[in-house]
Amino acid sequence: MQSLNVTHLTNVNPLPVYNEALFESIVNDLVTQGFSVQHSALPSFITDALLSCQGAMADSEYQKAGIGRASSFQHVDAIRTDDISWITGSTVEGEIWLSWCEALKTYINKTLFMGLFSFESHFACYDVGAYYKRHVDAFKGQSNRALSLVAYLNEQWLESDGGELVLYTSEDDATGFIVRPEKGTFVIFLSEQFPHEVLTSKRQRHSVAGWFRVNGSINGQIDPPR
Ligand SMILES: O=C(O)CCC(=O)C(=O)O
Ligand SMILES: [Fe+2]
Repeated sequence: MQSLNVTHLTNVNPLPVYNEALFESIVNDLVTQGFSVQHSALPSFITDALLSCQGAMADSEYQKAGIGRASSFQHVDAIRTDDISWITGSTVEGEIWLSWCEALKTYINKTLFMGLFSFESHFACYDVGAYYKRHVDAFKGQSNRALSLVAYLNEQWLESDGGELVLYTSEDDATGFIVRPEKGTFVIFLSEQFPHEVLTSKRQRHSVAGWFRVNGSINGQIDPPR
């Protein structure tokens, strides 16, 4: 089979090459359970693009992650201790990722009428000992984040490496679904409905987290962060 030449994929939005069966499976899961865990399912050209982008990044391109948006932003080590770097699409690889997410957004809007308007995402690095305590990505009526997406980039992640995502199905759920952050695995869930946490990582852990947002334009300010 001819290999995919990434140069052909630049400046193409939405990306024409995507696996509709995968999008369909995500949508079916969202309809039936509000979340989708896809093991080893991220198309390899996306995983490779993200890995090459992440591998080329200097430590200085990461910043300490915080909680809250805009004026309420703060660093709280008791809650999360990962480092992040926002993906702007300024590299070919970043653009490939954003194009794939744009195609997924279009598919979800076409099938579920969610009115997703924009997408934002960042690389995250959890150093040894890092975690992100139980939280929701959006509080009802206070955020325009509608759908969360997390994709993992770690080869051969062992149970002893810790760092699992635990996705709880409700406020009362204390057990949750455990997801190992293995390369190619990704998770999508309704941002307001699923509390989740990242257990303490015992190995450096790389991922990309992203959010599909509905249009929160207000007072002539186009879709401000909230
Ligand atoms: O990396 C993960 O598994 C989840 C990260 C997360 O919950 C977040 O960044 O909001
Ligand atoms: Fe989260």
